[in-house]
Amino acid sequence: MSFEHSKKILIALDYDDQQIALDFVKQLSPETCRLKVGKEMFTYFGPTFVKELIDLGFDVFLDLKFHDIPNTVAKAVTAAAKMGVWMVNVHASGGFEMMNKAKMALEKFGDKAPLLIAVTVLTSMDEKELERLGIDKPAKEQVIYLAKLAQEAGLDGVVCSAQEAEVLKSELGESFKLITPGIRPEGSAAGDQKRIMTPKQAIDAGSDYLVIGRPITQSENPLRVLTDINKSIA
Ligand SMILES: O=C(O)c1cc(=O)[nH]c(=O)n1[C@@H]1O[C@H](COP(=O)(O)O)[C@@H](O)[C@H]1O
Repeated sequence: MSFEHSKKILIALDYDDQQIALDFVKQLSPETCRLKVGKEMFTYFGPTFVKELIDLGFDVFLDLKFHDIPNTVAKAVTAAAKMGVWMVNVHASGGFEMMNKAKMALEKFGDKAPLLIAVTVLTSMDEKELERLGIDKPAKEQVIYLAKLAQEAGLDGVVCSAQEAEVLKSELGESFKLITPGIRPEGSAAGDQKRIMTPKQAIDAGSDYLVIGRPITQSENPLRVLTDINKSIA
């Protein structure tokens, strides 16, 4: 049986308790999902926690969304590569030079370099929120604009919502990876996410990887939810 569809799920480990996170992770298999460590867990538990997950055999997406001057970001992604993560991200709005310098800094790691991904427009944002930032265009247009910039800068893909996946696949090509949070199985609470889709809709639209947190981690039976999601996209 192929597990390739399962490895499309990146579980967002957003916990404030390392032991609870590890107890959950130990019920999982690196064959059936990948893991994402973001700002909360990294700030509490740091590289030691990330390395522990890697030692358990998991591919880890280090989601720290770097956004700083080019030199600082290049050094930060270098540190991520040394940690051995599978994927790391930066904000596309940090600019072309920042993204390009970060990509170049990873070249020395050869085939061990993590995938470098740019966040376009956060999935928690809608047009109203963009307008408040002074961006007077539909979210989809802004996502396409930033994704093209990320591709030009040599990045491996972008974080976007699944609502933009179809147009990005057709404009930027099959190999440019689309990582989509804002995934909500039918009937689950949207919370702070605005541009959402179900797991199946997201895969059908062309998402390469689905980032899913609370619908799994805050459910009464996380393993059951994960299995159901995997079945729905198999
Ligand atoms: O880069 C990300 O992973 C990310 C980008 C984005 O635009 N939206 C977004 O929700 N995320 C992350 O994806 C996860 C989504 O979690 P849930 O909303 O709980 O499924 C969180 O850990 C977010 O930090």
